[in-house]
Amino acid sequence: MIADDLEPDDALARVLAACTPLPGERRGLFAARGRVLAEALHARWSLPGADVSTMDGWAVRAADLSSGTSEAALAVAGESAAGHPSPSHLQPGQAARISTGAVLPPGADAVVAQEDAARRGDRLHVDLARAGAVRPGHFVRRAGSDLAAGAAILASGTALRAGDLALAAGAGHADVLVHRAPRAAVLCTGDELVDIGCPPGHGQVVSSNGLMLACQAAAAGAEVRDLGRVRDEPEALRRALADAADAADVVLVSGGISVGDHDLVWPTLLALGAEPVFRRVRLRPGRPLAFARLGAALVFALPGNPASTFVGFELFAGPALRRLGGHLQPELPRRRVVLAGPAEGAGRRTHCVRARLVDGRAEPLPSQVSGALTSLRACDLLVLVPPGPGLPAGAEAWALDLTGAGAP
Ligand SMILES: Nc1nc2c(c(=O)[nH]1)N[C@H]1C(S)=C(S)[C@@H](COP(=O)(O)OP(=O)(O)OC[C@H]3O[C@@H](n4cnc5c(N)ncnc54)[C@H](O)[C@@H]3O)O[C@H]1N2
Ligand code: MOO
Repeated sequence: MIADDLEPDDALARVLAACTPLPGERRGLFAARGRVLAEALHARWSLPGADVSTMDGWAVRAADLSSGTSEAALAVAGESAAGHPSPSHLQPGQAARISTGAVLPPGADAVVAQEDAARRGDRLHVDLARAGAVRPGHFVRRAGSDLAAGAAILASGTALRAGDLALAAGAGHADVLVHRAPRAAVLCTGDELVDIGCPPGHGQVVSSNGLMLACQAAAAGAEVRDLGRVRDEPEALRRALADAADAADVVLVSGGISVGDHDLVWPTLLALGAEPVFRRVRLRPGRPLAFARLGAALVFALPGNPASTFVGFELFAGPALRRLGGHLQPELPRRRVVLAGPAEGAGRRTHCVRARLVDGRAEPLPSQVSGALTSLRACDLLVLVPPGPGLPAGAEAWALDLTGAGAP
């Protein structure tokens, strides 16, 4: 028997149980950003590769500057510039010009900053009072101090960000094995819908859900195909759903999932041979939210009210897309919040109250009507108000945080 009227956590568990991370593919580093590593990476060489200077100044032998006097004079001998290491051995009593990042010449073991020395002809006068104690390693970044060759740098399952990719590049990788991005197809149903940019006639509405879902799915790491809208007509819907399921890993359908005479999505999915997983969730907004497998695709039938579509995506479809993309923690982060205003309850359902984050507190948006687009304006948090009468201002609650990587 198909599950019905599930608690949101139970529904999410069933969604995630249906998702297996997609296979790996090799991508160049820029193309791998946002993707999840499907292999562990190790450093191909040590970083830095040699002892290098951290300052523009003079490579020296520390032993030459340990006399206890206030000034020392050294003979200027050669230069080591970044990309042009000096081949000659630094002899006792000598100093070589060196730039930041350049390799210390053989024989040198410390660097005196330019500000702490003055060159006069071929002599370098080091102001030891200013430079302080110059010991071996002074202003030197040792070979391998950042990373030893062979060291683990990034674990499998890492969602790759700019710094991670820079590390991979610096440590010798030009491409990496990452999980394939899930393909998401977005389909809006409803005879009342008109395309974006078209003024709606009497009884019509602009199909804003398709755009919203496409943005949300892209933010969850999907490659998105917006299939536009389809009329509440059985054959058209049957073809559109079958084509969407052939072309995508995840099909996001908006509207037509309630129980009205023109709500055809569920019977059409069943007629197509979809395997139902659940039909409804104890959630407001978003109760008539259904989940099924159709062929190799996972289908989320989201209720058409804009807030219901939005919330249904964030609670269930977003985590599914992230799990398919290989994320180890696909759920939105949860945080404990203090309410800046009262939050209404939704009877036996969890009320997903849309809220803004203001001075660290959750301020419920003025409208919580599921058909109101304004209930989504500047939404930072989905506050999970437990079944019951609601919560007063000042109460604590759990909230799903939309401000991070998962934010649309
Ligand atoms: N007898 C019952 N009626 C309803 C129930 C119920 O339990 N028993 N549940 C209600 C709840 S809760 C919701 S939510 C809605 C869901 O209905 P549908 O998924 O069938 O959505 P539609 O009827 O197609 O549309 C609802 C609403 O949303 C607007 N919409 C639809 N698609 C879009 C779009 N692409 N862009 C923007 N807006 C869209 C549509 O015009 C309607 O106003 O069912 C209740 N009814
Ligand atoms: O549960 Mo419906 O999604 O409130 O409007």
